[in-house]
Amino acid sequence: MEHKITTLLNWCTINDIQIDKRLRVVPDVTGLAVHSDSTLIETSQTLVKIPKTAVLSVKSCSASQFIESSPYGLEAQLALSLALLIELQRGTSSRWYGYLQSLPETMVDLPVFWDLEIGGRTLEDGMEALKWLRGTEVQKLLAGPDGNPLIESIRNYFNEIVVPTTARFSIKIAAGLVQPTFYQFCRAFSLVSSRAFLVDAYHGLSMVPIADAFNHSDDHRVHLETEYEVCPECGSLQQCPHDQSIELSSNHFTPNNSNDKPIQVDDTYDMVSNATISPHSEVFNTYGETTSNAQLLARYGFSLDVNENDSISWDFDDLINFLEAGSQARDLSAPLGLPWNILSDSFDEDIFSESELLFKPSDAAFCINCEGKISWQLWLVIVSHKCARLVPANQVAALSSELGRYHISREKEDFETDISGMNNSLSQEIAYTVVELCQHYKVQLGAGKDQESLGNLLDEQALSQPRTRLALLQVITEFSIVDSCEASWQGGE
Ligand SMILES: C[S@@+](CC[C@H](N)C(=O)[O-])C[C@H]1O[C@@H](n2cnc3c(N)ncnc32)[C@H](O)[C@@H]1O
Repeated sequence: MEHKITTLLNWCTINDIQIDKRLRVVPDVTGLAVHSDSTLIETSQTLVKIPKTAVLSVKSCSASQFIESSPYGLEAQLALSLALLIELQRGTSSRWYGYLQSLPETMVDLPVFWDLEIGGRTLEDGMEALKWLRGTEVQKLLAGPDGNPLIESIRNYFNEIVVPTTARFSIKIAAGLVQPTFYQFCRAFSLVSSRAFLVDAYHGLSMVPIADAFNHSDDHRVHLETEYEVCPECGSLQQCPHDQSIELSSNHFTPNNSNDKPIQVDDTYDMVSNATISPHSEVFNTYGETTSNAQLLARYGFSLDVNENDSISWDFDDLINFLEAGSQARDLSAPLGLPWNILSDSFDEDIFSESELLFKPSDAAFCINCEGKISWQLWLVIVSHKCARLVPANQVAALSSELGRYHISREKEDFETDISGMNNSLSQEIAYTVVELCQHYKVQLGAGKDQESLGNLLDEQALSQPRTRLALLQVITEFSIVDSCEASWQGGE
């Protein structure tokens, strides 16, 4: 690894990547890591400067005219995997060779590949782990955006795009390029999944040398800074010939107030310290301030011991199906009486700001957070569904708001609250539905085992079963989230 790091650092010098002298790129169990030397590093220091010309993207790769780029999502990951694969296949002929030779040689161990007989890992462990992942948040992430298994989308892209594209590229540009195997494409995909960054409107998802050597922590000390709004046609940060055809966004170039000329801004991708970094410590980045263990496991192949971003989520249709299954539906076309966007827009969620049972999520709407609190949106769907069966559609929003205020007065143990009327019985029904939802979720988790048995199973797992351990840890986390939610709503209303 030492030799690989030296080759990488030499390549960085040639490509103008500036690494602060107080940082060390060192070997690590998963490949590389970044540590500080004997000096304390202050906050707001630019520690790594990567010119965008050093970034490997669909736009910058040697097969750019053969690959259709995509701005984000799975399509972008697949396209970048193909760009990376071609550069890997080119070996020393690739202009990124010095960087590529430092990447992990085997596939990053992602759950999407756990049932494939590739990579020399024990298939038995993978199959066992996938069994435990059934019903978990991780399993939801193993479906592509179209709902089909992610592995099928990867295989289809390999057969339909990768094979013909590499053949065309080989005929026209790089004669003798060996046709890649599916395993090689999966390795490229695993590298993209676990290392790529969204660089800007031109490069999109890209491999960013050195930025991808930092490991993740929720107590991270560096973050990335980039000028995203560049010309999507040519990547220029300054005025360019495309400006006439593309409406400029405010960030496209920064007008100089004094003489109206654009300010020259370095077009680099920077790693900047956001806190002081102690001497002789590992320097961590963040792979997202809100990234849960399920997302870390699905995308990067690891999870944290404790992760405050863990949550359980539902999509709207699944939630409605659950609610409808337990009711005599009057009108299946309007299960909430009113369209969801009208209901949620008219609801004042701030009334729950100090609630012990509800919270305001930053992303997924219908969810339970790691403290077992339910999102106000999840609560509102349940409430509106109940209300829609009791009052005409035009009264659903008002009754939902009334129940929100009633809920809060009960939480605050306001003695003037009527605890015998309709609001009270509705609140009890709502609490009961939340409890049922938790129980319903648990039925699909952990192959019918309870939390204690799962804990015992985890203790029995040998270190030779790393995937099963990761999967069991995920199941146990989800169990404890749902258990704590169930317990608080059982005694909550
Ligand atoms: C962007 S790379 C970071 C550099 C990495 N050590 C390497 O050179 O392969 C992301 C990979 O690093 C590993 N990783 C990052 N943070 C980690 C952490 N906190 N715990 C365990 N593995 C981690 C995982 O294998 C992940 O897929």
